[in-house]
Amino acid sequence: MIETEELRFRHGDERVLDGVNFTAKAGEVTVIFGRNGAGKSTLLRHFNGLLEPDSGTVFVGGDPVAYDDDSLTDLRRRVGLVFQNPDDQLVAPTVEQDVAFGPRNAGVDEPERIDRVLSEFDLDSQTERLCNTLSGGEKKRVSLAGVLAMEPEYVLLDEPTAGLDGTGCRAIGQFVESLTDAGITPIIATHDVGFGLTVADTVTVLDGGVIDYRGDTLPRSLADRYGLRQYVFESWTAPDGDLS
Ligand SMILES: Nc1ncnc2c1ncn2[C@@H]1O[C@H](COP(=O)(O)OP(=O)(O)OP(=O)(O)O)[C@@H](O)[C@H]1O
Repeated sequence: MIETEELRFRHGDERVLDGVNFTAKAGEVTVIFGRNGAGKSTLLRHFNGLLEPDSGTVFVGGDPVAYDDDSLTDLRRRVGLVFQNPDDQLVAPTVEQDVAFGPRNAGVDEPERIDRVLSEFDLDSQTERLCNTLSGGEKKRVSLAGVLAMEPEYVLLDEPTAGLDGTGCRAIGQFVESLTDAGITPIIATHDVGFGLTVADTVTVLDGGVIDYRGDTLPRSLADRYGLRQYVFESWTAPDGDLS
């Protein structure tokens, strides 16, 4: 379980999190919705210690997060964060080096683990590719593989469907399912109501610096009130039939 108690955090003068009480149960898919700038990424970054609260506490597996170097190294092995933009995540020149980077840094020498993860993400034939030559969707697969190579207990996904086509979005849905099947707990920040409600066991909404809503789904009236993207172009409907 990942929880926060009265979590408060400012970026400069801006109070972004203002007493967040959040819970993500182990084994469940928890989705965090919220409008642009609501603080979803800021909240996720507290779960693996990338940010330290101004006040309040983050608990992982029941224990309060500690911020000394050893504790943070251990925390980041247990809690993997997949950034919205893969370019913020990829650190090594080639695909294989990137996927192996985290485990090597953590002193894990298990080439078979890297081979297995590369194969799971269908990257076996791309191992020598330079990351900066990959498409956005391919970069996303490499960044997911790099996080999974750490064998985490929790995976935090920040806007995982951003920039992906329909096939890519469906693949992310399957990926989320595969995480729970493997006993890994996903926590997802997204604007994408269709995706979020499809994968969520628990839905939360971050608004006004607090968790303003929690439930097993999100009524449309609330999605609308929270300004979530699904309903912006509601008058548009796809034409039926063959237009060729
Ligand atoms: N490093 C930073 N320095 C200063 N302000 C920041 C920083 N990161 C985020 N902010 C500000 O904090 C607020 C919350 O940002 P955050 O990225 O957490 O929101 P979000 O809900 O993830 O937004 P989006 O949906 O647009 O990605 C925003 O007003 C943003 O401008």
